[in-house]
Amino acid sequence: MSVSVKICGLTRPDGVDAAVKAGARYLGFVFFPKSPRHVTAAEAAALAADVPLGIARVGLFVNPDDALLESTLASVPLDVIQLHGGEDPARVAEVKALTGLPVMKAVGVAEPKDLDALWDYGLVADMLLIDAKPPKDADLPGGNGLAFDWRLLAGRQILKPWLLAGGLTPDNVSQALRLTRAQGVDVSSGVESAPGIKDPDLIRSFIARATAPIL
Ligand SMILES: O=C(O)c1ccccc1NCC(=O)[C@H](O)[C@H](O)COP(=O)(O)O
Repeated sequence: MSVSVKICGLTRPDGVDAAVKAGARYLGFVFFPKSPRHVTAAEAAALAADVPLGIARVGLFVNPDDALLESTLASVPLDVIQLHGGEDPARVAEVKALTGLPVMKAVGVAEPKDLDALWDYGLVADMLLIDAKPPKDADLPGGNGLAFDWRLLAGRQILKPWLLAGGLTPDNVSQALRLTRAQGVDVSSGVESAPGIKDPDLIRSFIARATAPIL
C-alpha cells in the first residue's frame, strides 16, 4: 500500500494546489495563533473549500476549548481534528464526542519511555502522529523541523494508524520510511522556503519520494 502523506501548515492556495495534485492524503491547517502557519477560520475555509473528495482536511489545535472547536467547525469544513498540545486521553475522547470527527493525537518522542503514551492514546484516538518532542524552550509544540531517533520505532506494534513526523524533508523521507516502515508521513517546515511559506516544488518532491517504492 502506498504511503499516505500529510502536508501540514498550509497557508496559501499554491501550496494546497501542489499538495492536492501531487497526491497528498491529508492537508493540515494550523489554528494556533503563535504559529507562523496560523490561519484564521475565514482563511482556512477558503483554502479548504475546493479540496477534492478523498483528501482529508485536518484542523490542528493546541489544547483547544470547546468554544474554539465549535466556532471553527461552524465555518471551516474539516474532516479530522489533530490535537497537538497536552490533551490527555480523556480530553481526546471528549473532543471526538463533541465534534463527531476522527481525532489524530500527536505524541512527542525524544526517548524510549515517551513511546509508552502511544498505548494510552491508541485506545481513544483514531490516528496517531508520532512527532519529535519539542525542546523545553520551544515556542511551538510542533513544526520545529526536528527529528527524533527513528530507530526507536523499528518493529514497534502500534494500535492505530499512524503518521511519522518531525524534521522530515525530501532528502531524508526515504530513509525514515525504510527504518520505521511508517504507513504515513507528515511534514511542515521541510517543505517551506520560509516559516509559514510552503514551496510547491519541495511539496512535489517530498510526495514523490515518500510514495516511491521503498528499496
Ligand atoms: O506547524 C506548526 O506551526 C505547529 C504549531 C503548533 C503545533 C503544531 C504545529 N505543527 C505540527 C505538525 O503537524 C507538523 O507537521 C509536525 O510537527 C512536523 O513539523 P516539521 O518538523 O516542521 O516537519
